[in-house]
Amino acid sequence: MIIATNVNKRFGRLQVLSDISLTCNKGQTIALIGPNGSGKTTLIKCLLGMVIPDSGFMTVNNKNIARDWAYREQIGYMPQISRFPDNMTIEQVIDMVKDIRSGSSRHLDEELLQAFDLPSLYGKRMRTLSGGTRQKVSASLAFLFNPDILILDEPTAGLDPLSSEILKEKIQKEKSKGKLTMITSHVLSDLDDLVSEIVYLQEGKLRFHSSVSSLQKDTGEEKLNKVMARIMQQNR
Ligand SMILES: Nc1ncnc2c1ncn2[C@@H]1O[C@H](COP(=O)(O)OP(=O)(O)OP(=O)(O)O)[C@@H](O)[C@H]1O
Repeated sequence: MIIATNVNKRFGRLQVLSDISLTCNKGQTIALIGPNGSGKTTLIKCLLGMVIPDSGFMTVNNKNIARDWAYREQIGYMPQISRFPDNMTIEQVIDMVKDIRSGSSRHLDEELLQAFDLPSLYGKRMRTLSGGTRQKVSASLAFLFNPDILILDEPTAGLDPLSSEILKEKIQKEKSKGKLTMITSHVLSDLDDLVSEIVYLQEGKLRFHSSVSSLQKDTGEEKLNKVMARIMQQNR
């Protein structure tokens, strides 16, 4: 579904992605993890066409994304920090995005909007919202067009425990429909019971891509933070 082949990216003298090759398939929920500055967001932005690799290429459903912008219709993206026009209300922002995507044949999925009870806040202006409410708007927009691929950059950051659970349940539900989800998070406990694969980046290099079950077996640990701690110790 998503294949990256020998992707390289440099910002000035800094090599941010080094020869990344990766295959992500339908029905997988993949955690993209690694230390701050390891290149996770840059890799996501390459996939979205927001950053152009210096070399290498990426395909989505067998099409090279460098030559086909239409593929982006298949992706729902929740950025790490979302920016909305300050003076617009939640309802205006949602209507605006619906308008922009009005040519799309995809049916609208308003389940998350409803689960977060956003319609009761529709009249509020974006600049007046709390950080968590902005995250809820951003998450609801990512799922709104029923995309085949979800890319969620730190989705639970700033969400209260109940909202975080609502979002996780939604991710699970979409996974069971065969969607591909990529999630970055530094809070590994948020990823327990959610992700099936781990992609670990360090200093722009892909250190490993493994299933959670094989990592659990190799380390003898159940919880992801313990699994990762073991791996870090072994590689010191
Ligand atoms: N547009 C840019 N121009 C210059 N340097 C950049 C740019 N975008 C990212 N970088 C640098 O690339 C490196 C990787 O950044 P990136 O945001 O991909 O890391 P990350 O793994 O997502 O980090 P975090 O966990 O902190 O979110 C960092 O050193 C960052 O400063």
